Amino acid sequence: MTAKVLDGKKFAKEIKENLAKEIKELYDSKGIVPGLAVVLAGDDDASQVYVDMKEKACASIGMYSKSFRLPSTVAQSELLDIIDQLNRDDKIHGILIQLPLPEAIDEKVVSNRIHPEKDIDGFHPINNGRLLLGEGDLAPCTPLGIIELIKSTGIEISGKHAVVIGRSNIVGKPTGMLLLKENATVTICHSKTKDLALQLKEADIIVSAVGIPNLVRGYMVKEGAIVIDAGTRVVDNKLVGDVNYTEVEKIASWITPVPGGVGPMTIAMLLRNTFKAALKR
Ligand SMILES: NC(=O)C1=CN([C@@H]2O[C@H](COP(=O)(O)OP(=O)(O)OC[C@H]3O[C@@H](n4cnc5c(N)ncnc54)[C@H](OP(=O)(O)O)[C@@H]3O)[C@@H](O)[C@H]2O)C=CC1
Ligand SMILES: Nc1nc(=O)c2c([nH]1)NC[C@@H]1CN(c3ccc(C(=O)N[C@@H](CCC(=O)O)C(=O)O)cc3)C=[N+]21
Repeated sequence: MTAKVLDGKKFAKEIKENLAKEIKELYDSKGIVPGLAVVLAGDDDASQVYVDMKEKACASIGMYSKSFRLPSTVAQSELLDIIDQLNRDDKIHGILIQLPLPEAIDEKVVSNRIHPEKDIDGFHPINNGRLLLGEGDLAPCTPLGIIELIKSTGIEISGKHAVVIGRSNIVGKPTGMLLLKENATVTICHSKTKDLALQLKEADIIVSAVGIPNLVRGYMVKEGAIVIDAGTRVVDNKLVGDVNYTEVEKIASWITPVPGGVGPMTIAMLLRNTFKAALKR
C-alpha cells in the first residue's frame, strides 16, 4: 500500500478562501474587519520568516494586521505595555507573541498578559483550562490544524487509538486533549517513554511533534495508520519532519508531508481563531 498524501497546503488554501468570504460578509453586515497583531522580539531568522508569512496570509484574506518588530534587548516592561495597549485596541481581535522570546524575558508573564479573548494562540491558562474541560474554542493552532487534517481523511476518530509523541503545552498536550474530545483513546509519549516502538505499534493515528528527524520509522507503524508529522527541523538547509517518509508511506493509509503538511494548517487556524475572536465582538 502507498499512503495517500494529506496535502496541508491545498487544504489551508481552501480554508483561507472560505475565511475570505466570511470576512467580507462580516464587514458587509456589521462593518467589522478582523485584526491580528503580531509581536516579534529579537532577530531569529525563522521567526522573521513566520511573521512575514502571517502578515501576508492576513492581507490575502482581507484581514487587518499590525506587527511590532522589537530588538532582542527590548525590556519586558515595554513588551507588557504594548500588550496592554493591544488589549484595549478595538481594531485588534487577536494578539500573537512570536515564540521563542529573548532569554531575559519571562515567556509566561508576557503570554499571560494577553486578554484571554484575544489569545488566538490558545496559550493563556484560561484557554488551556477551557480546553481541558472540553469547553471554549480558542485552542492552539497547530493542534487544531492536526485535527482538521485527520478529519479530512473521512476516517472516524471516535474509538481509534491515537498516539501523540511530544507533550509540550503548544503542540503535544493540546493535541492529546483535542483527540480525547473527539473520543479517541489517547496515549501521550515523551522523552521518558520506555518503548516508543511498542506504543506506536498499537496506534491507528500517530501524531509526532518532537523535532527529531527519523524518530518514526516504518517498522514502528501499524499497517493502515494515519501518520501526522508536526515536527520540523532544518537539516542541510531543508525542512524535515520526525517521520521517515520513504519508509512510512509504504505502510500508512495517510501521511502528511514536511513541508506542506501541518505548517500551512497552523497559519490557517491562526486566521480562523482571529476571525472567531472578531465574531464574538
Ligand atoms: N508545523 C508547525 O506549525 C509547528 C511545528 N512545530 C515543531 O514541532 C516540534 C515540537 O515542538 P514543541 O512541542 O514546541 O517542542 P518541545 O521541544 O517543547 O517538545 C518536544 C517534545 O518531544 C519530546 N521528546 C524529545 N525527545 C523525544 C524522544 N526521543 N522520544 C519521544 N519524545 C521525545 C519531549 O519530551 P519531554 O517533555 O520529556 O522533554 C517534548 O515533550 C518541533 O520540531 C517544532 O519545530 C512546533 C510548532 C508549530
Ligand atoms: N506564538 C507563536 N505561535 C505560533 O504558532 C508559533 C510560534 N509562536 N513560534 C514558532 C512556531 C512555528 N510555527 C509555524 C508556522 C507555520 C509553519 C509553516 O507554514 N511551515 C511551512 C514551511 C515554511 C518553511 O519553508 O520554512 C510548511 O511546513 O510547509 C511552520 C511553523 C508557528 N509557531
